[in-house]
Amino acid sequence: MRVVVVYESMFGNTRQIGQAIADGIGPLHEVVVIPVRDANPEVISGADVVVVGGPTHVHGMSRPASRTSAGEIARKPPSGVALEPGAEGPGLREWFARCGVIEGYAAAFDTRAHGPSILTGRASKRIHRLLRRHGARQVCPPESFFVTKDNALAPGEIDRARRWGEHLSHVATEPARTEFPV
Ligand SMILES: Cc1cc2nc3c(=O)[nH]c(=O)nc-3n(C[C@H](O)[C@H](O)[C@H](O)COP(=O)(O)O)c2cc1C
Repeated sequence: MRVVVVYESMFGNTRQIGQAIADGIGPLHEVVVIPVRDANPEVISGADVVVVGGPTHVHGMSRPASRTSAGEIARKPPSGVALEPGAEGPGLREWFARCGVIEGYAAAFDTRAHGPSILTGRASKRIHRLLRRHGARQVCPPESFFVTKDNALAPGEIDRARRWGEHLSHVATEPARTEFPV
């Protein structure tokens, strides 16, 4: 099975979660982890599963203005966070606008503050819908991974992401898959 994990990340947390998911999917499969800025349409072409994740900004997916705000936060000392390469460039919204049909299966994840999603919002809900709109069939419901108020990963989230990756690798290889409306 060929799996492509596409992530957007300002401060590195979503990148780390994407990598942990890939580790969980495991060595029996071919897994590529790629930042959204490098994820041209050829990268996902022919993938059996595309896993897409990004940070929750202003209750949903990032926008240019929210990425600018994140850049300002990072540059204001002592921020404690460093910007990922290309962080302020195009994000997942812009990627979806040019990625065309996604032929294989897909799963969505996000990072966000801990708490009920009715209060925090969650980018994965929208990512999930966009994946479906682009033709992908979902292998499981969208998942959130949590950061602290200082924008660090909450304890245990790397392990949880690895286990979610393991789960993905099992459900994606099962013959019967279901739709997961959100
Ligand atoms: C401009 C901005 C807006 C944010 N808005 C939300 C929000 O509405 N809900 C939430 O749970 N987290 C919010 N956050 C926290 C982000 O979800 C958190 O920074 C992100 O998950 C970290 O991932 P990253 O390191 O990959 O960028 C916001 C962060 C920034 C910078």
